[in-house]
Amino acid sequence: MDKLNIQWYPGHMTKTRRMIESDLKQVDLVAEVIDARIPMSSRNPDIDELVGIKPRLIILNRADQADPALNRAWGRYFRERGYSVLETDSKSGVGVNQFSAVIKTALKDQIARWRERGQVGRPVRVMVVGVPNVGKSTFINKVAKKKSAKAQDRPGVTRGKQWVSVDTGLDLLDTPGILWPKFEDQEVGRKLAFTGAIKDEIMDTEALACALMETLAERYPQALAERYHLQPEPDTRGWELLEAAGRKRGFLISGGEVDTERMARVLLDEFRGGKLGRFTLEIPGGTEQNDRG
Ligand SMILES: Nc1nc2c(ncn2[C@@H]2O[C@H](COP(=O)(O)OP(=O)(O)OP(=O)(O)O)[C@@H](O)[C@H]2O)c(=O)[nH]1
Repeated sequence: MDKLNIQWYPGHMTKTRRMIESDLKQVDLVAEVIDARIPMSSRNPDIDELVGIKPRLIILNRADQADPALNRAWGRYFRERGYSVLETDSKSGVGVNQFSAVIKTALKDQIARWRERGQVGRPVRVMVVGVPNVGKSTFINKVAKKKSAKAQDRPGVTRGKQWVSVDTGLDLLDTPGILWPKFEDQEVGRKLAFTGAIKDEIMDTEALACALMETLAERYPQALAERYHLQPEPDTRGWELLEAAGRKRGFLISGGEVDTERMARVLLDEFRGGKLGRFTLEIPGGTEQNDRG
C-alpha cells in the first residue's frame, strides 16, 4: 500500500501541540480515547511526552466492535502501566455513565488534598483527546448530553471553547484535542485504513482489502469461513481470497472474471460494519512492531 498520503503537515501538528499544551495547564486529568480494535495504532505517538505527569484515563472506545477477551487484556495492560481504564461503546452509551466515577476514583487523593485545603466542591477538570475516528465526538456528546448544563461563563483559552459541567463536580473542556496518528509507519497506516480511519478515496481499495484478507486469515480464519466460506491455508494470498470470496458472492464481470473491486468494497464495509464479527488487530505485549511498550 503506497498511497497513504495523509496530510498532517508539521505546521498543523505544531499548532495542535501548542493548543493542547496550553489547555493542559487548565485540567486535572487527560482522557485519551482510543479505538479498542487497534489500541496502539490509534494512539498518538507523542502523547506521553505531551501530557507529562498529568493523571490519565484511557477510554477503550468501540469496545463493542473489538474482541471481548482482548478488551480485558488491553485494560490490564494499561492499568499495569498506571493508567485508569474505561471500556465504552459510545454509540449505544454502554460504559459512558461510569466516566465520572472512574475519574473521581483516579483522582481521589488529589480531591482529598483539595478538601483539606478547604477547596470543597472544586470541580475536576478534564480534557478529552484522541486521533480522528476513534469516536471522540460521539463519546463527548454522550457524556455531555447526559447532564448537559453549560458551565458558568468561564471561557477557555481560545475563542469557542467552553467548559461543560457533565456531572456534579466534573467539568469537561468541550473542544477536544485532535491528535495525529503515526502515519509514517505503513503497518499503523494499514490498520487505520482497515478500520475506516483513513478515507478510502485516497487508497487502493483492492490492495487494502487483500491485506485485510491476509490479516483475517491469520488471526480470525473462522470469520472468513463463516462469512465467505473460505478455508485459507497459511500461505494463501490475499488476492486469491478476495477473488474466491467474490466468486462465491457471484460478483462476476464479462468473461466470468471476478469483480474484485466490488468484493474489496464489500469486505471493507462488512468488516467495518461488524458483519464479520468483533476483532482486535493488536495484542498487548505482542511481538508486533506497533505494540509499543
Ligand atoms: N459501534 C460503535 N460505533 C461508534 C462508537 N463510537 C463512535 N462510533 C461511530 O463511529 C463514527 C465516528 O465517530 P466520531 O465520534 O465522529 O469520531 P471522532 O473520533 O470524533 O472522529 P473525528 O470527528 O474525525 O475526529 C460514528 O458513525 C459513530 O457513530 C462505538 O463505541 N461503537
